[in-house]
Amino acid sequence: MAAQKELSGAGLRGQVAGKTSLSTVGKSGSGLTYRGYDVSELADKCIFEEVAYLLLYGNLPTQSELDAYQAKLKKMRGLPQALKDVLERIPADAHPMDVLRTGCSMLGNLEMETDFDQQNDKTDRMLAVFPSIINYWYRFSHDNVRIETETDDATIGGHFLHLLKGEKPNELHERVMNVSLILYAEHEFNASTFTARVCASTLSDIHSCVTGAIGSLRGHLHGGANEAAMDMIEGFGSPDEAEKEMMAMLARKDKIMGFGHAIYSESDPRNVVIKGWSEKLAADVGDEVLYPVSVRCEEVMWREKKLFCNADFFHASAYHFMGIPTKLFTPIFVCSRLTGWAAHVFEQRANNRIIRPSAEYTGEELRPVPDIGARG
Ligand SMILES: CC(=O)SCCNC(=O)CCNC(=O)[C@H](O)C(C)(C)COP(=O)(O)OP(=O)(O)OC[C@H]1O[C@@H](n2cnc3c(N)ncnc32)[C@H](O)[C@@H]1OP(=O)(O)O
Ligand SMILES: O=C([O-])CC(=O)C(=O)O
Repeated sequence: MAAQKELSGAGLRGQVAGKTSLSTVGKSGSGLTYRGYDVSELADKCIFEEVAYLLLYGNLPTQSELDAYQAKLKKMRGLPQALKDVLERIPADAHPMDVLRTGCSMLGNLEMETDFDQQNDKTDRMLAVFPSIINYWYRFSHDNVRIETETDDATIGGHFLHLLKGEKPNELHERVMNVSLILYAEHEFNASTFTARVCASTLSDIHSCVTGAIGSLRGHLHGGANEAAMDMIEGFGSPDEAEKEMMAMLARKDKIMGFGHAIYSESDPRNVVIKGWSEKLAADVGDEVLYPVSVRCEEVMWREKKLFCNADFFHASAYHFMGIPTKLFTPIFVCSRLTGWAAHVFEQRANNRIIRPSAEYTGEELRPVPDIGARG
């Protein structure tokens, strides 16, 4: 049985801030479940669209429901011209998370949610079009091409890689994308999901909830850790060098990206899954540095600090082996976590009270406002 992490203090740690039937995180036993299903089993047996359907519609789809869902999503991959125009104006050195944030917000202007009855269709549209948004901008600003975003790829993961590279991905890469999107899909009251729920609690529209959540996911302490981990490990030329540098970072009390977790105490159940795929990809590309370096980092952090890899750490090498540019790592997380965010928005709306906690005041006692000449 996994030990529960002691939860107290700052960062609202340990406060129950609401109810959810969507997932359990760090509960004794199975670690991470989506609507009662273990995430490792979902990653083993499903494609991402099945998990998206589970989160957004409440149950795993039958074969005919899945076929219909995939067909629906495929038809929604096209970008409106006004959105393409906006994407073409964003510079190549913009942060891709800012591009997605703007893309989502612009979509909300063009295809506004005017009634909560539309929430599933609006979410499906975002699910289908986010890979188009990020890759249209990336290919236009970096390669100077205007890509056609309406591919016939069966899965969102395949569609993403197809747009990025201009050719259909191989089976291994499409499978890893499915696994990755499943692992990242949902995680209870993490910072970005909580952002979405706070926004939803004001009865705002779904695009506003998701736009805010993208902003929260961007930070290095949350989703941005996969990119930060990549920047770190690619600087290490060998496992021994990695060990030496990690020891120096620990001595300086640096935060090491891709390690530790606010809720899990012993391990992140997503790590073993993505690590296994990273190892397969390393063998596939003949890597003899990055994967062994990553393993040594894991060993050092556990030995020295009892800190374990979270979901982000081995995602870095896995994505890298598939030829994905580092700056697109966190946007892929968005393409997945959108399902969790939206499912939480639906749940909040179904039983809403505006989220408005209290603060402990630590400022000045009541005092008079001095005249302007008497200040300073
Ligand atoms: C998908 C995701 O979003 S997973 C999270 C991705 N984020 C990262 O990988 C960033 C690196 N990790 C961290 O910053 C943290 O572990 C977080 C943000 C994930 C969790 O933060 P917290 O819940 O505040 O951490 P926690 O209370 O477990 O920290 C305990 C101690 O370990 C240290 N610690 C935790 N993580 C790390 C780390 N990655 N590197 C070095 N030290 C760490 C803390 O500084 C703290 O030390 P202290 O007691 O001397 O102050
Ligand atoms: O739960 C958290 O705090 C962060 C995390 O792992 C996630 O959002 O996937």
